[in-house]
Amino acid sequence: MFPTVKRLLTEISTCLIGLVVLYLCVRWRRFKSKSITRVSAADGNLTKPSAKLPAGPPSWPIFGYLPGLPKVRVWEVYNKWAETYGDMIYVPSFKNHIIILNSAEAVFELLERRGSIYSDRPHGMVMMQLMTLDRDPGFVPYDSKWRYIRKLYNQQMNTTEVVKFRDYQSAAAQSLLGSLLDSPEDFLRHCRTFSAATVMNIAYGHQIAPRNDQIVQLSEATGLAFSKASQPGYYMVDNFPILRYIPSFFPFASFKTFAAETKKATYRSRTVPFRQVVEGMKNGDVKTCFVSESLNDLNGVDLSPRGVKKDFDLEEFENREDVSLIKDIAGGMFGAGSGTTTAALHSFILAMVMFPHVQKRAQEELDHVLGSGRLPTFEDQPRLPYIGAIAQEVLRWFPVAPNAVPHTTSEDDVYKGYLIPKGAILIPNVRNLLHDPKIYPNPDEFRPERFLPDDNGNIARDPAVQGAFGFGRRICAGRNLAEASIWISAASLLAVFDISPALGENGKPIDVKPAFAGAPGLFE
Ligand code: HEM
Repeated sequence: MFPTVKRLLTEISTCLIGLVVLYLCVRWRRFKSKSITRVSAADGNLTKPSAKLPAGPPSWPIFGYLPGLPKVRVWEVYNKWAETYGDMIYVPSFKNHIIILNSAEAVFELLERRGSIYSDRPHGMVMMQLMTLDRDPGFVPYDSKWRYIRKLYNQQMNTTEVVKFRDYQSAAAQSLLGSLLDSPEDFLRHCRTFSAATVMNIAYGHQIAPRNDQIVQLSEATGLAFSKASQPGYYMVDNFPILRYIPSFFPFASFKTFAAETKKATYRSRTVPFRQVVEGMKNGDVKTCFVSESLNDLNGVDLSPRGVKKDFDLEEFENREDVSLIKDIAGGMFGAGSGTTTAALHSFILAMVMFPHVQKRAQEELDHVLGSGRLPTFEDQPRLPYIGAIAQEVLRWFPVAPNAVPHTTSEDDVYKGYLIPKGAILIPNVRNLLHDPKIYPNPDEFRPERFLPDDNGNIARDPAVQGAFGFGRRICAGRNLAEASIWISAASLLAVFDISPALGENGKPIDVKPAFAGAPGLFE
C-alpha cells in the first residue's frame, strides 16, 4: 500500500512540475512577444512594428521585479527611478505589465486625452471575485455597466443635486464637535465616525449608532479586505488562478476561508440597509438618500404604499439588473468615501497643528463673517474663501490617494515611441503632480493662499483637477460630496476649537511628525 501511495504522490508531483514548467514557457513566449507587438498607435505614428516597453528597474524574466511595488513613501521611490529611467517606468510583475507615470504630461495625455482606451481596471483579480467585491463601482470594467453606474452617480451627485445631502453633512459635523468636546484625545476615531455617519446617511438614510454600529463594522471589514485584494498580486491565487479550486482545508488555503467570510460580510453589509430603505418606502417612511432617490427614478417602479402589490417579491426585485446595480453602488460608497474622507480630515487636523498661523487667519475670517454664537453653514461658503482654500490645500498637501487608483489599457498603444501593452496597469504618481514646485512653490508648506488670487489675479491649479480625485473618465464619482464634507467639518472645527498638539509628560507640547499611513479602504 505504502509504495503505491508514494508512487502516486511522485506522479502527481511530476505532473504539477510539468504544468508549472509549461505555464512558465507560455509566459516566457508572451513576455518575449510583447516587445515586438505591432500596434495601432494613438500618438499618430501608426506603423511602429517594434516599439519597446519603457525602461525600468532590473527585473527577472517571467517573475518580473521581485521586490514588488514599494508600499511606503512610494512617490520618493518613483522619483528616484524617474532620474534613471525617465517619466514612464516599466515594472513588470509576475502577471502584469505595470507602468508608473511620473510626469503630468504623460498622465494627462494618457489617462485624460486618450481616456477612451485608458479607463479600464485590472482584470482577472480572483480574490476580488471570490469575495464578490469585483462588483464594486471603482473596480468594474470599462463597459456599459460602468456607464450606467456613472449615470446614476451623476444623477444623484452632480453639483446641483448633491446639495440635497447637505443636512446630513451639517448634522454629522455638529456631532463631531460634541464628540471632540467630550474626548478630544479620541479625535482619530471621531473623524472616522463623522465620515461613516455621512456616507451611511447619504447612501441609505441610515443613522449609525454612536458605537459598534453593525453595518459600519461589516462595511469596515469588507473595506479592509478590499484594500488588500485590490492590490495586484497581493494574494498568490491572483498569480496562479488555478489555486481557487483547492479545497479550503488544504494547507495555505486560508485565503479561501477568508474570502468566504468576506463574501458573507459583503452580502450582509449591502443587503440589510438596502432592505431597510425598501421597507421604509413601502411604508411611506422615506428618507432622502441615494437608494430611495435612485429607486424612485426607475422606470415602471412604484414603491409607495399605494404602488406596491401584495405579491411583491423582494428577492426577485433585488435581482433586477438595474436594482442590483443600485445596491452595488450604495454598498460601495462606504469603501470609497469613508476612509478617504477620514484621511483628509486627519490631514486637516495635522496641518492646523503644524501651521498655527493658518488656523489663526481662518478663525479671524470666521469671526468676521459669523460674529459670535453661531456655527458656519453651507450658505456662508461664498463669504469664507480662506476656509475654502484650506479645504483645497488639504487635498494637495497630503493627497489621500498618492497613486490614485490604477487604470488599465484596453488596447495596445504607443506613447513617445514606447509600447503600452493592452492590459497594462498604469499608476500615476499623483503626489508628484500635487507637489510640483513649478505649480505649487514650496510644496511641503501648507499654504492655502495659493488658492486665492494673487496681486495679478493668478490662482494655483485646483488639486481636484490635478489628480487629487484621479483622472479622466474614472475620476472620483463622489468628489462633490467629499469636497463639501471636508469644507463643513473644517469650518465647524475652526469655529469652535483651537487645535494644538497634546502636552507631553513634561507639560510641553509634543513634537508632531507627519507620516503617511494611507487611507483605510480603497486606496490603502
Ligand atoms: C477626500 C475624499 C475622496 C478622495 C480623495 C477620493 C479619491 C478618489 C480617487 C483617486 C479615485 C480613483 C480615480 C481614478 O481612477 O482615476 C476615486 C474613485 C471613486 N470614488 Fe472617490 N474619493 C473621495 C471620496 C469619495 C466619496 C465620498 C465617494 C462616494 C460616496 C467616492 C466614490 C468614488 C467612486 C464610486 C469611485 C470609482 C469611480 C470609477 O471607477 O469610475 N469617493 N476616488
